[in-house]
Amino acid sequence: MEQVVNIEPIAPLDQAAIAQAQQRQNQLTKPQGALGQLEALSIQLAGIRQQCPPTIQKPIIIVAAADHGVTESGVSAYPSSVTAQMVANFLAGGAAVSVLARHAGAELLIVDAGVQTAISSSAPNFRSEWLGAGTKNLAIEPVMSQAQAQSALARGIALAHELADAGHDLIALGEMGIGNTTAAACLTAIYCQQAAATVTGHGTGVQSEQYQHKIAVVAQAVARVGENIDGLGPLIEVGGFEIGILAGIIVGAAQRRVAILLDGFITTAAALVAQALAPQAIEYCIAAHCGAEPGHRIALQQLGLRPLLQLDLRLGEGSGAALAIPLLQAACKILGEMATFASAQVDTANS
Ligand SMILES: O=C(O)c1ccc[n+]([C@@H]2O[C@H](COP(=O)([O-])O)[C@@H](O)[C@H]2O)c1
Ligand SMILES: Cc1cc2nc[nH]c2cc1C
Repeated sequence: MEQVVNIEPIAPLDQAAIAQAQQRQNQLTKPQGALGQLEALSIQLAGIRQQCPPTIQKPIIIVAAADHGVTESGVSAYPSSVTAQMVANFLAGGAAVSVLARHAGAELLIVDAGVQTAISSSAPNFRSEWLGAGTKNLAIEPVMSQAQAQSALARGIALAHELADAGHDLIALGEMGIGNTTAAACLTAIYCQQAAATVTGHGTGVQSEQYQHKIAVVAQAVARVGENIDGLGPLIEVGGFEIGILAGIIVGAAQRRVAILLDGFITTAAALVAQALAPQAIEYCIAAHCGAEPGHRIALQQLGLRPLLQLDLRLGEGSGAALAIPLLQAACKILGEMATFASAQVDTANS
């Protein structure tokens, strides 16, 4: 597959800021390493933002929504009409992520990447990046054209650049799309070379025979894709419009040194797509949590990311990412505000 989207280079994390953050962590009034993952997180954020101590002052959560043709194969516990209905709920402020975004003090932007009937809204936090009336059925055929996949990626990159230019220092990712755990399972099976049964979960709640059927659909799609795993191949074959836009946002944010906070299984699958296109983008990613879908843990391993939270979430929407925003801010504040052994006159470790 010819590589079509022009991907600007991504700089490595800033080593000077990382060294400074590491050194400061070691001087803070605590036994070395005692703040666990928060220490590594603050150091990563320093490297991302080229700043020691780093700050997260203008976080934004993006929820990309789209429909999936595979729902006609009976792989979800809910009808695809719920995708558009939940977008209305996000815009009205009543969804879980709406509450959690307010709790975290984060902006919330809802993006229509390809809901069956295009969303029409003049809400300031709504944005249409509509790529089509849902994807085709991945059980049968490639779900989108190459042009749609390129457009998804390019729109995501452009959106991330725009948000970086507007001063956002953290982009948290969320999604909404009935059927998208099937797409995410296919992508995870492909990129992580795992059996369908290993990476396919219950999604919104499919059980017993319907769950076995979902596994068979994933296995069939992965077999159909075969070796077409370069570049945009997997996205074209099984991806979703929202997954393509999310992959683009990851690449675009990394290009602008904006931290990326992944949410659940689907946003993590989008990171697998981004990794295949621009591996360095993953250095800019933080995994908010590891949820209940079995493929989520496997995709995180492939990305080399250690999740911050383990709450058995399986909602999506960016809910887990929203919950982790205050943790990121806490990690930054610890680095910036804690006293050092010298400043607080506390004795250091016995040598
Ligand atoms: O983020 C997750 O890990 C996650 C796990 C299970 C379900 N979801 C959400 O549920 C929807 C997809 O589930 P399904 O069963 O329709 O494939 C979609 O809107 C996701 O946001 C999300
Ligand atoms: C109600 C509902 C809310 C959701 N939020 C994300 N995925 C969802 C799926 C359903 C079914």
